[in-house]
Amino acid sequence: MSEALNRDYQICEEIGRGRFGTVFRCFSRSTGGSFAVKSIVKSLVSGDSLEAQCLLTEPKILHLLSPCPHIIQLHDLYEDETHLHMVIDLCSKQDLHDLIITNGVLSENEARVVLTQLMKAIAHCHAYGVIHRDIKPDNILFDEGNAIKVADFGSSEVVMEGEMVSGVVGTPYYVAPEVLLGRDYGEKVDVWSAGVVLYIMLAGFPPFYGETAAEIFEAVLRGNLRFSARVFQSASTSVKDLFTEDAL
Ligand SMILES: Nc1ncnc2c1ncn2[C@@H]1O[C@H](COP(=O)(O)OP(=O)(O)OP(=O)(O)O)[C@@H](O)[C@H]1O
Repeated sequence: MSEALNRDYQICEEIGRGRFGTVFRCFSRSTGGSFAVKSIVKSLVSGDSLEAQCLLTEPKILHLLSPCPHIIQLHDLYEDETHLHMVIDLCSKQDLHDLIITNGVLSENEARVVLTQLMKAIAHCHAYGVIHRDIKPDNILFDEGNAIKVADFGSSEVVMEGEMVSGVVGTPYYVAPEVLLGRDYGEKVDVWSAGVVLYIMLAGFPPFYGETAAEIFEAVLRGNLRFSARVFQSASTSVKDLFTEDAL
């Protein structure tokens, strides 16, 4: 562990592991506040790979965004020879994906609370020219008060107002059709992904399904949205309208 990190924070138990590092609970020696520290092993990320770029992108973007109650905040960043340590908001171990797996689908009211907070987070990013590009339940964490915190800005891009970007980035179920078509695209791709998240919260399965990535992409491009009676019979007209162009 970095000396500076140990000077400023007391590192406690491990709370999770990702591909490139470990997340620990920690508390500030000066304020006593609790945080999470994500310690990334630099050697696990090869030189100029896409992953290395993602690692550098995340702290850069978090630094750029002003605090928002629904976006994970970077409080401190430390680097030593072997690790990059990001001190971030402490959340519960269970993300939205885990929550749906464990507890089943959300009620329309519960989904509305999550979606409202998610849209506030996305609007905040867009106001700073940040396109998240990987909005999905696994990247939606909860703080101790059960408010959501959008995490994982490794795939994000910063743009000037109205500027478009390119590149197939994201996760198959959630990716917008314009990304798959290889066109230039803008911030609206995050709104598409938020719509997919809403559908999954209510249905428990994705709106565009396939066994392979290629099949999922075909389903996304077809854009054939079904509201099975079993799942959506008690859904309000307004939530169904949110998914369809007719509501625009
Ligand atoms: N801010 C946080 N507060 C509490 N727990 C966290 C926090 N961030 C991550 N975790 C926990 O640590 C685990 C690893 O997180 P990390 O961000 O390193 O990897 P990941 O995004 O889950 O996976 P990968 O990087 O391999 O795709 C998560 O699954 C979660 O359980």
